[in-house]
Amino acid sequence: MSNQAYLELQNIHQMFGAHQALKDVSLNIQEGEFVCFLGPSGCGKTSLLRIIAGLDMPTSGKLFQAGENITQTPIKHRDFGIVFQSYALFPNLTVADNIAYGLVSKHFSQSDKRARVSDLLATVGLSGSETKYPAQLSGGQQQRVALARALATSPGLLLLDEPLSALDARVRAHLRQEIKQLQEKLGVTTIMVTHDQEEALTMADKIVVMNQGVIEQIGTPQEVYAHPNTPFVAEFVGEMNFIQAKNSGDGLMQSGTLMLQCQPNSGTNFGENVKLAIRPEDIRFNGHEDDKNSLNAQVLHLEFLGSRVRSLLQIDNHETPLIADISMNEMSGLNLSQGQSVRCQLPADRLHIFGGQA
Ligand SMILES: Nc1ncnc2c1ncn2[C@@H]1O[C@H](COP(=O)(O)OP(=O)(O)OP(=O)(O)O)[C@@H](O)[C@H]1O
Repeated sequence: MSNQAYLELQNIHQMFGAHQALKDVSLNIQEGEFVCFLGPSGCGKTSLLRIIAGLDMPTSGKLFQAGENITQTPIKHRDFGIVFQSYALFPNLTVADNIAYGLVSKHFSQSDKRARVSDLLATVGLSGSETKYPAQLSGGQQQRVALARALATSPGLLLLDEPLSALDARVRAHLRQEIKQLQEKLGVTTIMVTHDQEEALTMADKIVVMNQGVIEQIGTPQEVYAHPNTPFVAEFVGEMNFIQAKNSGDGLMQSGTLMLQCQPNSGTNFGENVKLAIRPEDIRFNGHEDDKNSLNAQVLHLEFLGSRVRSLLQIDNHETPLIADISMNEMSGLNLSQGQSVRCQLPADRLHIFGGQA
């Protein structure tokens, strides 16, 4: 199995003095995949990317690229292109010279170089910008040049270190889509570091969720969102309500005066104390009293969010209110208002269970 992976990380540890930034990280990345390292600040994602690039050596562990052990390979002999958060272009060089910078050592003739630069500029949608200087370009355009430069030598691996973080929201959303399309077209194996879950969900084939130096979950965006393995993943990717409960067996969970039915047998391996979780969009309204998991709630607050309304629901004497999102379409039939009592439902198949909670 491991010989199929384009990039293979085996038991990577990284120590900075006494601080362990990466703990036994193992990961396989297939050729052509777009993988996002996602996690909060300090979780170790940049440290891992730097090891893959050869900018840092791991304290221990091995790294293979295209079947070759590259753990000790110096940067200049590695096959990758990289884009950083800050554009990192040379301000005194033209766009063409910035892009051609990586081609110098590759023995390209002047005319080959010009043709390659012009191809790359067309690829990133900046044809005709050869003679401009970085300062004459917008942030988004500078990041496109940085991308063209990273791709100049047709590397086997493209590394993107928070490439969109410095851009404003509209440019970011646009460039997100463009990078994704370009990556699909070129088929280049790509790793992007981001702390932005929306970015990871929209761009990645596979998300690697990291927390405190370890991988919490690896999966497609759909898997990670719909089936989070841990409360951390559940909360970090998307939004989640949590409810402390006692496991009464047969999928029945008790929380205060509430008795919630989860999917049959789903609580078997979780022990007595559990954490239940439900996404705001999975809470239903207009239920009937005899529906399973149907309950009364008081609407504490309503917030208009464009295509949906976010409501804050107080359930009995539960400490934390639940957040429920209602589409505008559904809202028009509901006539909800602040302070009102409402019947809602926590569908059994939408309740996640996490075990071992104190
Ligand atoms: N060169 C270094 N020397 C000492 N500690 C470091 C070094 N580089 C990283 N660390 C520490 O290792 C941990 C992981 O850092 P890393 O930069 O990989 O996190 P990150 O997830 O990329 O966070 P951010 O998004 O803030 O960059 C942090 O606690 C950081 O302070």
